[in-house]
Amino acid sequence: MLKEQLNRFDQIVKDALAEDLNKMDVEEMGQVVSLDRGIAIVDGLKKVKYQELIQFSNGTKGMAFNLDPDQVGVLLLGEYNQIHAGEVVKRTYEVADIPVGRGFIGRVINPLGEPMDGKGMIKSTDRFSIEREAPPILDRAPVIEPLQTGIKVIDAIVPIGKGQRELILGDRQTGKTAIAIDTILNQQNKNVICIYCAIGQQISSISKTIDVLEKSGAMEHTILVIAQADDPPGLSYVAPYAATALGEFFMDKGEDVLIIYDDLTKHARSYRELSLLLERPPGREAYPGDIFYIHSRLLERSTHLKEELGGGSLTALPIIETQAENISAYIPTNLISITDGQIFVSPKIFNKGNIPAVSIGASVSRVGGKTQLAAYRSITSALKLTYSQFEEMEIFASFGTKLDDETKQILNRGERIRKIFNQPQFEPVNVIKQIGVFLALTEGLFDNIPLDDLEKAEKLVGEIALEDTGLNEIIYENQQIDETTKSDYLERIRSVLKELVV
Ligand SMILES: Nc1ncnc2c1ncn2[C@@H]1O[C@H](COP(=O)(O)OP(=O)(O)OP(=O)(O)O)[C@@H](O)[C@H]1O
Repeated sequence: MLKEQLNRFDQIVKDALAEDLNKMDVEEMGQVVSLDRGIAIVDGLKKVKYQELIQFSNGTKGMAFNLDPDQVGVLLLGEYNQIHAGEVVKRTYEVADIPVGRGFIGRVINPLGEPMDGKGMIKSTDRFSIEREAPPILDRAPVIEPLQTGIKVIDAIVPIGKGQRELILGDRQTGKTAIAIDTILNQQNKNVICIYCAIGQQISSISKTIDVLEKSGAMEHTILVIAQADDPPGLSYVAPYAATALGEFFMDKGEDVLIIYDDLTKHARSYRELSLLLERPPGREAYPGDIFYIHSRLLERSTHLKEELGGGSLTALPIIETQAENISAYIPTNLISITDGQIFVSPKIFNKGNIPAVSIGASVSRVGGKTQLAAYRSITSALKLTYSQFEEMEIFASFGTKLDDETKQILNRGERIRKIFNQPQFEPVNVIKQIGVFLALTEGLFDNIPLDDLEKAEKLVGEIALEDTGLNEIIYENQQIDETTKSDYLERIRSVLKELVV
């Protein structure tokens, strides 16, 4: 009897103590058990939540990432040289988030939203969790509005629409970043906010990009979110999610946003590094089993919202690097299956001097011609057909076969298309000029112009297209080009090109 009473008393005291401890938030303190590159294993944070921020004594923050029954694996999101085993850490009860606001436009920040450009504090209006749910299917509108890249071969053959996810993939140094930067340059005065998310890049290449954007004035509509190569892998891992949250702030306000992830190969590698450090089981190419999920949940957040929800859009251009053009490796196949198409840049084409080195046969837009202006759409099919016939016949012609007139004609036209697809870096071309030039090309007006004079002819035709009010009106109103406007326009070009024709 006495024993029973003592036990009950013991329990009451224990419960009261536990309640007091709860009130004192004792469980919010933990202790670092061990530290590895970018990961801290912490003991004692029993009630910590997934992705909650943890505060270390040197001010560095970490994100609870691996919730084991006894210990927590924390991703370090800052300087970790002064963190050591035994030190006490604190829960913050806040989930990892990023400050958002209009003040971020024109600024360079890290994935935590801290300025990196020395231009002072950034005024934020809200905070968005870095991981947000993708908009449900019923909130989405079809992708039908074009997002002009200003790169002729892309706008003509693989057009991109607002809200689309188009992968840019290719080997090293084949002009992948150049395509993304030119697309940003082409958004000037088009009310599209651009976010360039650099993941694991060397500071020298990031500073080159900043320089180009500043000199061209494109910084006025651009935000750079950067995680450098020597930053902890945790920062590289969160960078694209943070950049997307920033983009969603503008999309939710009904604005159009373009986001570039440069590149997701490095993102996957940093996730693999973290997972191996956390002793998660490795799968194919040593990537953890959920590698597909980290990219699909990121890219699902890009969309075109319904008119009732503001009609904003988030267009994503993720970049990945292939090795020896192997697009069937693990990460490329994953991303190809997640995105709405791909632009494949080939080193073989690059080395022949045909830059942008877009491989037309291996590039596709699964959204299709819906995203192209009606005037452009009517020209594209003829352009694509001639070009693919040309590529096939070029192989036969290289064997020295005797060619009939029709084949010669296709080869002649194809060479001109290829030449016009070439385009210098940092010089995006206005869509009216593009349509004007391709219309003349498909109508055979460039057929008798020597290849060396083609650049001059293209310039002349582009200027005429820009001045043609009839053509401009049709393009702005997204209509098909009618026969009268077309013949008037072509007549004007014929007379201008007369002196160049041989
Ligand atoms: N349209 C172009 N005209 C001329 N040069 C170009 C063009 N596009 C890219 N280049 C040049 O090709 C080189 C590689 O370009 P870029 O850095 O964009 O390639 P990348 O595939 O992103 O490289 P990395 O694999 O290092 O990320 C650069 O020197 C760039 O100046």
